[in-house]
Amino acid sequence: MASDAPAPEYLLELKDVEAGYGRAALVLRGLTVQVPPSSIVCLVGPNGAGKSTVLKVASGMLTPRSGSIRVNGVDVTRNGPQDMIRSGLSHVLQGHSVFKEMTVAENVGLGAYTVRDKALIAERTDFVKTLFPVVADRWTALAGALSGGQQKQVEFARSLMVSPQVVLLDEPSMGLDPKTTSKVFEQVVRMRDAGIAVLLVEQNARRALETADIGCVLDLGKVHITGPASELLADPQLAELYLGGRPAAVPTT
Ligand SMILES: Nc1ncnc2c1ncn2[C@@H]1O[C@H](COP(=O)(O)OP(=O)(O)OP(=O)(O)O)[C@@H](O)[C@H]1O
Repeated sequence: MASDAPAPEYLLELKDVEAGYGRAALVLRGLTVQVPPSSIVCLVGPNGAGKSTVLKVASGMLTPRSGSIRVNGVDVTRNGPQDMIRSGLSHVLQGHSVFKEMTVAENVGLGAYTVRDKALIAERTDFVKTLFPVVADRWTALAGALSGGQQKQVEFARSLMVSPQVVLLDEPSMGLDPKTTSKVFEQVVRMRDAGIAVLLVEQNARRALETADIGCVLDLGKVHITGPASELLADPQLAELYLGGRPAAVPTT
């Protein structure tokens, strides 16, 4: 489609979204989150604020009761999970989801089960092997033989096989030690630098904001504050309320 229209400002935009589970009270109460191209946007906030629910709505697992979802300017509000993938979204769920009895290659290949074009699958395979060297190095190994951080990279690689524009990452540091968490966040930055926007949910708010470009503080199903992640990190009141204390002094050397 040839068009002179300017590219949309946001790759993913959830606007005034209300959503909840069954007949229970609303979890998201008029939430707006915007993900610009080539950015990492991080959602932080207390337990139960609705962070994972935002990702479920964005990936089509939960249909919003009102509000809209746009991907690259196209309204996809009522899309189910398969159509959301076709729209350009990929979701890496919370916890560990590799199949341990299968090889790394088989796990990554599963991400392409909706892709019919063999040349495209080969191209994507090369892409993820370059982006995540551990995936290339351990290609024929059983996924269960990899460390937790390496398995997370296999999950990232699998999510990129559908050529998403935006990846939704739910708590990628869960269960990982601080050193491994740093390595996983390095991979998130690599995804961003490869042109894939990231919407990240994290309990480890400070660490996530150190990685992200934009932070959104969620509470009671609404975004209360949004802005450059570095500014949120430097805000003493925010640090006290949501980041477990005042910012640590930054070493001068
Ligand atoms: N499948 C579900 N069915 C019913 N209620 C749910 C379901 N999943 C989540 N909830 C409820 O929705 C609210 C928000 O949950 P959500 O997991 O989105 O919060 P969160 O901010 O990601 O929390 P956490 O940081 O603890 O993971 C909670 O009250 C939770 O109990």
